[in-house]
Amino acid sequence: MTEPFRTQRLVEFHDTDMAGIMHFAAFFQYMESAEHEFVRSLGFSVHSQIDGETISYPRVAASCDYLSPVRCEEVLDISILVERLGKKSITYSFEMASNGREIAVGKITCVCCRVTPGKAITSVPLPTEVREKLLAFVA
Ligand SMILES: CC(C)(COP(=O)(O)OP(=O)(O)OC[C@H]1O[C@@H](n2cnc3c(N)ncnc32)[C@H](O)[C@@H]1OP(=O)(O)O)[C@@H](O)C(=O)NCCC(=O)NCCSC(=O)c1cc(O)c2ccccc2c1O
Repeated sequence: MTEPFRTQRLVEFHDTDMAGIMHFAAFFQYMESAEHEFVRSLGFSVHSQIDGETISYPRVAASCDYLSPVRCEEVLDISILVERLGKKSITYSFEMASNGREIAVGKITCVCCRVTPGKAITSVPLPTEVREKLLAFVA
């Protein structure tokens, strides 16, 4: 079984709603920040220069299912796997838990793109070095 990348986030007060539970939209920011941390842990960045080109990873799809509420100052354990490693896209899956309780599951798909000032962003194949590092995390 593939071992996921694991990290944690403290649920911040400003991410909770009047019911005292984490707001649904905040989950997307926690997933995004955890994904960026994951990518940094592999030695690359979601926005980098490769062979003289600026390579970035805009998102084309994002979803989250909410299974149990989580409250301010609880610790969220976040596990990330690569659900699909395509030619140009990466679909990450996220499992979020707190004290062993399942909180939410999410998915984000991003596409490898060349960003050139003044031009439309263009999808390009994932760089080989990025693909090779992500292979170890394919579910
Ligand atoms: C991104 C696009 C330019 C891609 O358009 P294109 O026509 O080239 O795409 P294709 O149809 O050829 O597909 C390429 C590739 O993507 C897969 N795919 C496309 N759509 C989906 C989908 N809805 N769900 C799943 N997968 C999809 C498709 O299967 C192909 O995969 P392969 O692996 O098989 O090759 C164009 O779509 C575009 O411009 N979209 C708008 C992007 C956008 O504005 N997104 C919202 C904001 S982005 C954002 O918030 C953001 C967050 C971050 O954390 C970032 C971090 C770092 C850098 C940037 C970030 C960022 O922008």
